[in-house]
Amino acid sequence: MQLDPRSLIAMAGFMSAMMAVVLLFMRRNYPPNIRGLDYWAAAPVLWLVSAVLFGSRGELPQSLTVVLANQALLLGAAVYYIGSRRFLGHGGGWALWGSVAVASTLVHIWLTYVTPSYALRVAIFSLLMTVLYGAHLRFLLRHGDKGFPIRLVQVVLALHILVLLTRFASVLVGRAGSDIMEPSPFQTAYVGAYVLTVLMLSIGAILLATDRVRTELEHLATHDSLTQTLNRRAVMQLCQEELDRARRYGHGPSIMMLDLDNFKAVNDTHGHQHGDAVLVHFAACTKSALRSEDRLGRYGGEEFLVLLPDTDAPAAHHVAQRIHALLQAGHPLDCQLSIGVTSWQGQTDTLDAMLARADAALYQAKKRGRNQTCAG
Ligand SMILES: Nc1nc2c(ncn2[C@@H]2O[C@H](COP(=O)(O)OP(=O)(O)OP(=O)(O)O)[C@@H](O)[C@H]2O)c(=O)[nH]1
Repeated sequence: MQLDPRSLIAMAGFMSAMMAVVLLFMRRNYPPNIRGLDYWAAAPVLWLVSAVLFGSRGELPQSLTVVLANQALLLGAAVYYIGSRRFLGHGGGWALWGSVAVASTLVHIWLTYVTPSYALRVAIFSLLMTVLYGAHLRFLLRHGDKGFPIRLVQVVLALHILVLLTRFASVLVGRAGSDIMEPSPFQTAYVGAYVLTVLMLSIGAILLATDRVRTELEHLATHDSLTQTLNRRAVMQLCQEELDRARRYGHGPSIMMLDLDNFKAVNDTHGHQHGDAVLVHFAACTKSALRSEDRLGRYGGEEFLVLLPDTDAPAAHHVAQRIHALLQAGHPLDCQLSIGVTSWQGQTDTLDAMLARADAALYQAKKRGRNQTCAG
């Protein structure tokens, strides 16, 4: 099969249309907090317009098939970049790329009607797209994570920058050709790379959004929505995994059960909303008293569980004292709490046994007058 530029441009149009449908569907159905999807969906729509206009060269006026076609392509890339910025929680981007698009339109009008030059048009357009993709790549390298979808988009952008620079170099050595529709191997390779880029950038956007939804669902399934601590199932699972590890390596964790004192009175006196705010404050304070590998989970109501991996009894007691102190710092939402703490007792110890000891120690702390820690 002979892949001439016109067939490849038709293919780019077809792929853009397919990708636009998928991304528009995602934009409609994904949670609105997945930002950037509307821009990512608009990009293939613009690329579709661009492909239709490029493909109509010879049948429609040059204002459409050259000037507008190139601008739609450039604008699609700019809109895609703004989508990435929104997705990663950044604003801006419009002023710069709006001016670039306007400048590029004027240059294209000039080089099409006033002093026609295909080579100069190719050179300027390649440079503008290089700058645009370069800014996008730099942004993703600075602000993106190391996950596969971000890496994919980065690689696609980097490869396309190479293609654009090669195209720019071809102008310098006088081998730009005289029209994009020339069935030369070079034009075919350029348009082919463009088709792949359109496809892979859209796939990148789909993977990024899907991965974000998966992460958010995972968070919802494992965290308490009020305090953003782990929920009971998640913290229990981590405790069990820690005990399995302890059996293998011989170093065990400590577990603390924390219960806010007289919390019913807090609710009854100041209202349920104030009670909620106290719980949120308590969770934030407690987290700040813990190391990054420690885990805080809501065991139920106003009762919480802390897992302290590889921690002996004196160290656990020290952490408990730090929590008591942090919650007596004079903040309006400060509260008092009782803590039952227990440490791993060796190979035969189980999670159920540890929880029972922590619970009994907590009961002791309540019985002895609250606002203190007891060990079990
Ligand atoms: N505001 C708020 N209150 C909650 C939440 N979950 C549980 N509670 C309240 O926590 C209170 C717990 O009361 P109790 O079990 O009697 O314990 P207490 O008043 O803290 O007394 P001691 O534990 O003996 O010190 C109840 O009034 C629950 O309604 C919540 O998510 N938000």
